[in-house]
Amino acid sequence: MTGLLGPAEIRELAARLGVAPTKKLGQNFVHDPNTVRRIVAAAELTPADVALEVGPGLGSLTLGLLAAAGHVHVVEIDPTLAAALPATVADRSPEAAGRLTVHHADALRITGAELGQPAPTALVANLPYNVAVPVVLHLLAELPSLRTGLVMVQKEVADRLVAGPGSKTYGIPSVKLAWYANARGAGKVPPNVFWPVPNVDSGLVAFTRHEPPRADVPRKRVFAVVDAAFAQRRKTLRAALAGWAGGAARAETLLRAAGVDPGARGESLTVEQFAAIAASAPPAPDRAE
Ligand SMILES: C[S@@+](CC[C@H](N)C(=O)[O-])C[C@H]1O[C@@H](n2cnc3c(N)ncnc32)[C@H](O)[C@@H]1O
Repeated sequence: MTGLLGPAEIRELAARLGVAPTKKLGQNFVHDPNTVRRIVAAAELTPADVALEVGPGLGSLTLGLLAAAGHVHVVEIDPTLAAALPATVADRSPEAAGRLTVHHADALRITGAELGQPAPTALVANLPYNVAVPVVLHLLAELPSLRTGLVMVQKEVADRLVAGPGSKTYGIPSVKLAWYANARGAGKVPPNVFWPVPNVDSGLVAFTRHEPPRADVPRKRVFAVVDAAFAQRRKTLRAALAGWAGGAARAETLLRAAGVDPGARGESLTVEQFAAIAASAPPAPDRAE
């Protein structure tokens, strides 16, 4: 993997472009080639893969991805960074320039049609931390072609994404990601690999898509149950789902029909159990779908 950007190159590139990293856009750039190699290795890409990178920034990870995947799509919201990337790649990895597609867009809104062909198979990204979870969930919903992922997020968020039922960190992100994929932690990353240095540790999360646990219940209906159950985390499901079900008695009936203890809490339920609860209730116009 040649042409990767080190600390001097990152600063020089930023200075030349007049880029002052902003917190608002989660701009912490990786200036450590070993971390880029580690992320690319953990992503297990082959030349048959089409990588999707959200937030390429100055291009640190993009250059590593181009060395491993057949094609790379990047989605960058910052117009200066999006405009500068093709020249960086042409300069440092000229043979890869034709395998890169740059989209100046918001990853929270981009559609599969906008990304176009070739369809992405692997999400590999050092995500903007303030929108990391919604970006992952949006892309999994929007892009059925996405089979695998390796994302760097705030360590605390990584722990939540991979948590299982019964764990203190298990919550909405854990259940929703489990709807789409099997996720596992893939290691911790220290703050000093970034410029500017963030005040949190980072973590890597790897995931592999699976079939949804239930084909007969719409995802949105399951996610509405999950949101309601965790909105009042300390309450029993009977109480927490009262608003969703149209009363505590009705919630109790639906929970029993789903084979779930009404006295349990959301934090102990698997994604399959949330789906069973959603399946026990017919869609109602007054219920958020
Ligand atoms: C943590 S930096 C990662 C930069 C680069 N990949 C690296 O590792 O050095 C996050 C990047 O995401 C971009 N970004 C922030 N919000 C975004 C959004 N909603 N859609 C697309 N890109 C976004 C930022 O401008 C920034 O370039």
